[in-house]
Amino acid sequence: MERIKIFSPATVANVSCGFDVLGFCLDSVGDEMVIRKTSEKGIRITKIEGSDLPFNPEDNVAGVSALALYNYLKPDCGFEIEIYKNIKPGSGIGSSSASAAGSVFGINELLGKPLSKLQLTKYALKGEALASGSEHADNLAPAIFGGFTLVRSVNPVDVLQLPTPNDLYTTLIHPQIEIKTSEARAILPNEVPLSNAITQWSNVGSLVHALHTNDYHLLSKTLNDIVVEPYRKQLIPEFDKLKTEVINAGALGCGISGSGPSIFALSKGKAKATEVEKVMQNVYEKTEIPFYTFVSKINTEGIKIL
Ligand SMILES: Nc1ncnc2c1ncn2[C@@H]1O[C@H](COP(=O)(O)OP(=O)(O)OP(=O)(O)O)[C@@H](O)[C@H]1O
Ligand SMILES: N[C@@H](CCO)C(=O)O
Repeated sequence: MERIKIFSPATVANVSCGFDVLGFCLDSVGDEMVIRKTSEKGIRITKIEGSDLPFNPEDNVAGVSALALYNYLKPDCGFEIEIYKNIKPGSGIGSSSASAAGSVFGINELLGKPLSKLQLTKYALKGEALASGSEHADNLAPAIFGGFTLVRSVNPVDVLQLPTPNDLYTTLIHPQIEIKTSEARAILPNEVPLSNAITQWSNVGSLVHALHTNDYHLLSKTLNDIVVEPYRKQLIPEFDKLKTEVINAGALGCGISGSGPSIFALSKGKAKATEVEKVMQNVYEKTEIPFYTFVSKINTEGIKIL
């Protein structure tokens, strides 16, 4: 194979209680990328549509992860990367991860798949670190593996794939303001009171159990974040109002998607997720802030070859 075209999905990181470890993959929004083998060695980004991102591979997360993989595999060819961005950078649904994961996935396919998904996550992390200033794989893992994932460790990289209940849908609202992950991380405290840590890890464990047992009632009790959300919600207009109304409308839970400003809700069934979308729209229509919303099934495949 000389050329590959892929869909690299948007993802929701943290899933409320699982800061830096939990994530899930969306199926209705994502970037497309085309990657070609070249006789000239090295990595080049030759086209970017939909965003004003840098072409220099060392300044673009797609290039940084591709270079990390390239320097490890030392193939006898080079690669050209085209990026068609549909996920706005800084929107909180894994824009940087889609690029970082997409480039390593595509190159690996063109080379006959020498590396496993776990190994690819390791090289994609190098790109993600450029965007956020830290190595966390909670957007990368669901983009690469699909479904719900838990990152047990980043050094060495270890990812667990969790089951996805059949009838689970997510609703997303993206208020069109930009929050850089690096800035949303800088406002977090370095220490967590023990009582909060206990509540948080009990929710993470219970959430994993709820996914394994298809227990929607338990899932709804676990979608809480008392460690990070209290700090970050101040950056997101109308967060408390929207969350209260979404929960009152019957969503299983609602929280900040990744580092925001997007807000996600999980619901049982598409009809409920669509009802929740209307509630989100009603809250934001009363503000001056432009926004868009969408409903998505959980994508259990991850990155797809087109
Ligand atoms: N290919 C790329 N795609 C997206 N962002 C990129 C890319 N290359 C470099 N960047 C930079 O990364 C930053 C965006 O990453 P950031 O992690 O802040 O947003 P995000 O990926 O949308 O958010 P989140 O990780 O919370 O879902 C911007 O500064 C952007 O310029
Ligand atoms: N876990 C990361 C996801 C955003 O990249 C954060 O919340 O900062």
